[in-house]
Amino acid sequence: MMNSILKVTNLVKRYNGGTLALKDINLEVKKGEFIAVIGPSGAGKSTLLRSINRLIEPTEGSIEFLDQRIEKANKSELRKIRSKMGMIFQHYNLIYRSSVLENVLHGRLGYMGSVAGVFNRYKEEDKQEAIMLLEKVGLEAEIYKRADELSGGQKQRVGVCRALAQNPELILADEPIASLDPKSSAVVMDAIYKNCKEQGIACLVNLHQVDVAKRYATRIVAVKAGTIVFDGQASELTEEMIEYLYEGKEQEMYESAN
Ligand SMILES: Nc1ncnc2c1ncn2[C@@H]1O[C@H](COP(=O)(O)OP(=O)(O)OP(=O)(O)O)[C@@H](O)[C@H]1O
Repeated sequence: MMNSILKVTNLVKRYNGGTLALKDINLEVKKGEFIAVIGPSGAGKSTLLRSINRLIEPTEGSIEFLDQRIEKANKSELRKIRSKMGMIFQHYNLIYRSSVLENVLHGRLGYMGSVAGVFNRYKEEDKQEAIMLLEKVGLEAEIYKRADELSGGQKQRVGVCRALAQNPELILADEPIASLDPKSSAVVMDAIYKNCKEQGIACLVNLHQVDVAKRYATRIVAVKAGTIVFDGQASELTEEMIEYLYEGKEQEMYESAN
């Protein structure tokens, strides 16, 4: 695993109803790589991302992360592993009655003892770090607001800061801009990209829009019907491949679906 932080081997996911969502996925991610995962609706992008941190239980295959086997981890091992893996969700998953700052500090929970965690006894340096992250994404005026007072784009910037507060090696972003207008989408993608690059964090980001994927990612992984059909440089992604990928679902390429 030279330089590699994540190695997914022969990953298969079969849902209880019988749907074979992932067929035989092999994927290696190097430190600091920014990878867009594209593909039509139902291709298996979310299933892939969520299998990596076991929000979804993989059916077969192995997932190595920083030399640990995720698929074999018990609860406490998994908690430790997840502390190094930030997640950004389409619907933000914030705690809406809590403040923006508290939401970001939740990213630190994986590093705290359970008693300190229950009573929200965050260290002063964690607070300063969280405030710095919020300032960096332009939310300095929102720090003490309740999360439900924010716009969608602002909520997602809080989601980005929460993931960064974890000090992760890898960020999994599952359609982070699918609910946002183009302007907010650009702000959120810039925030994810810039911080990942600066801190050497690898990122796997699911995106519907091919143009956005090409703009940010150097490496693109394209998924169709549970299989990786392309894995290469953005510049190598041909029009033919894009056409094949979205066959019959062409309208999805540009719209923010869902
Ligand atoms: N909880 C579930 N139970 C059963 N089948 C599921 C479940 N979640 C997803 N699937 C099925 O697995 C396949 C892959 O779904 P997945 O959500 O991973 O695709 P996706 O590429 O992320 O799609 P989208 O872009 O629409 O989010 C689809 O056929 C979907 O219907």
